[in-house]
Amino acid sequence: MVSTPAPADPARLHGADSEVGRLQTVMLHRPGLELKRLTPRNNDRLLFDGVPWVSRAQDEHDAFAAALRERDVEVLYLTELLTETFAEAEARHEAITKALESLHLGDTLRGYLTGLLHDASPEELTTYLTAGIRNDEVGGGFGLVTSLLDSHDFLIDPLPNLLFTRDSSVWVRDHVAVTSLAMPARSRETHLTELIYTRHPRFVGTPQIHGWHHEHVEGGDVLLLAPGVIAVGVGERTTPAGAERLARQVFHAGLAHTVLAVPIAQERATMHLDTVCTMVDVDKVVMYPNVAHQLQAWAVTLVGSADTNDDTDLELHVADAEPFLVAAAKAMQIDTLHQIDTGLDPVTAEREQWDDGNNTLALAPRVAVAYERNDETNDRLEESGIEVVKIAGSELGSGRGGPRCMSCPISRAPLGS
Ligand SMILES: NC(=[NH2+])NCCC[C@H](N)C(=O)O
Repeated sequence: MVSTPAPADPARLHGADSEVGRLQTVMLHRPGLELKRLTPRNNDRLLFDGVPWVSRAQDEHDAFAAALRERDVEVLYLTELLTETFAEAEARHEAITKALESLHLGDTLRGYLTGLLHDASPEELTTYLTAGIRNDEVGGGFGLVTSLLDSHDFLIDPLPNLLFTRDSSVWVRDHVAVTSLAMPARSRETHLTELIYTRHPRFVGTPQIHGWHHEHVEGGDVLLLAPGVIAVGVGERTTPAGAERLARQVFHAGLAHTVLAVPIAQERATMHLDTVCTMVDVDKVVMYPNVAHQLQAWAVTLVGSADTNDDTDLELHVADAEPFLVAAAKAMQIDTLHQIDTGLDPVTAEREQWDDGNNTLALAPRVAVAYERNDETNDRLEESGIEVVKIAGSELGSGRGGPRCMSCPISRAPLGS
């Protein structure tokens, strides 16, 4: 049964102006059938470092959601929002057209799949679009393409990285930025988040910035350091041009006064800024010690007025690079942005960074969710006065993401005005 979407509630305010204001509403994705698509042949392409035990991953994820609910966080599930969005015929049509645009289908198969998806219920459509469809699963559309493709080839790719809801959208104050994902295995995710934010009754009318048609920016690279100050990692995923576009868009919409572009190594282990640095208090970050002293930042600010027709008309000022913590403190107008010194030896630090020890999700200032396995990082956080809410992640972690990656904060109590 499709639950009838709640009517739009104009009084319900969404948005976040920091990483640490009390978390009120979050979007998660409970891992499902799409993870069962991972095999040793496709896991690299689909950006997983192994083949997870799906039912255990679901248990771990349910415990994560329960830990959030226990602290009064409203948990929304991406697939439920999507199914509710599909109550509307136009939304279904848009999603189906986009999913079948791929040039590897051919007209015969595309025609068949169009019919199949249009006949599907909203729940089934959600499953098709998230878990994908394999060549051996279709009972029609036979022709040259189905005959020549391997039976295991996907006609619609599964989206196992939906688990990492952080990356496909980011709230900046009351606006939502639909991002533009860099890896082909993930690009379709943002079609779904865009649809939710555009058409789900809960979000209709939410002002949007960026979008999948823009230069690459991934949510894991975006840190709301303080109201008006945004750090953007630039590396394997977010491009320099993506950081510039985001700066233009947030300045144009009056959402920030400074964007710090922070180069990070273009490697799998540090694919996003939040794999090496997350905030645990209004003036404290936990940072991977092996890079902490090397991170630099270029502060981007607006010259003149934001009152132009288009963000492309804005003039930007780019300051000389400075150490990240120095540039951040200046922009945040605080004396010091403290780095919690995990003081780990480089090997332990490298192991715990790989297992997302630095990827914490703040529930409020000084309260953060972390994977339990990173004993030493967690001990240091606790010694520094941070309450660590520990969750299991042996299976969830095989996609290389921790509590921050697995959550998209939709509402946090504001820190600024
Ligand atoms: N915000 C994050 N660090 N997300 C982690 C994403 C992991 C995912 N497997 C990818 O490679 O894209």
